Amino acid sequence: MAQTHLIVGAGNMGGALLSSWVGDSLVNPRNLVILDPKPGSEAVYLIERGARHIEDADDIPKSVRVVLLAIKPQLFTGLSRKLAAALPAEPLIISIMAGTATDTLARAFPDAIIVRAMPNTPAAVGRGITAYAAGDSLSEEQAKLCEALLGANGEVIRVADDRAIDAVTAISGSGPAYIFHLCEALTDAAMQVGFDAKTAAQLARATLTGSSALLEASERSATELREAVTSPGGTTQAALDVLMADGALINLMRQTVQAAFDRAQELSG
Ligand SMILES: NC(=O)C1=CN([C@@H]2O[C@H](COP(=O)(O)OP(=O)(O)OC[C@H]3O[C@@H](n4cnc5c(N)ncnc54)[C@H](OP(=O)(O)O)[C@@H]3O)[C@@H](O)[C@H]2O)C=CC1
Ligand SMILES: O=C(O)[C@@H]1CCC=N1
Repeated sequence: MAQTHLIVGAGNMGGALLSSWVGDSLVNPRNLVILDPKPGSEAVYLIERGARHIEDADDIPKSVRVVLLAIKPQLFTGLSRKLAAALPAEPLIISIMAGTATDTLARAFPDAIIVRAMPNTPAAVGRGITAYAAGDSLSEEQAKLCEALLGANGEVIRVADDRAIDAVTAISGSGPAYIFHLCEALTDAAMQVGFDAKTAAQLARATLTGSSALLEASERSATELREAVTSPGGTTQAALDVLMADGALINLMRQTVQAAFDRAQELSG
């Protein structure tokens, strides 16, 4: 069977994407080539089920049509020339590398159709959101293929351009880390009011996951759900008077997202 899909870098994100492709029967493991000297556990599972594992770009088969670039951006320059020489003509290249501009990718792969995409780690449990951007050369059929591959583990949206991808990176790409840090902060605060570490972590985690589930299940907005917790003159109001004083959290989140966006643009060069 022809090995048509190549993944370069099968770590956290690449592994999650691969698993969903196979899980959704979009790609048979026998059609997969995994280029990674030390692939992660999801990729190892697929290699055991027929995916081909290679450690060197020279071994890329000529049957490859779709390439997912999921290595760290810092590795790309060193690897790109070898990849370009090994890839067959006119591949469809989907890059999830943060801050690696379409222009950079197009210079490295002049005859390729380039798609930039930004997933996030909830993809690992089928709850990701991925944005992608591509130029006019992406055909309707190729766009459908991208949406199937990138939507296999959650929602998918198309955005206008590279700038929008950098902005998505700062919101949903890096965003899970902001939410996990909120969980760490709530755990810390629970310990401060007297709980042991285990109970504090359980209370914080259940609050985060329960609130997320409610947000998802409810038709009410986040604002309405917040208001439903808040009794006039009660405990929540006392807490929000701190969190919302002079837009405290809103300002901090704006600065947070701006820092991620600036870094994405800086990486783009
Ligand atoms: N993590 C996230 O939340 C998100 C990440 N991204 C992007 O995804 C990309 C990958 O990130 P992530 O999955 O977190 O990183 P990981 O480090 O988990 O995965 C990268 C993989 O590439 C492997 N690798 C290293 N050198 C090579 C090489 N020469 N050839 C092939 N593979 C190689 C690594 O192996 P080893 O471990 O041995 O170095 C690793 O398995 C990044 O560009 C990042 O910007 C995008 C959205 C979200
Ligand atoms: O931190 C990073 O650069 C990558 C991109 C989005 C999430 N992780």
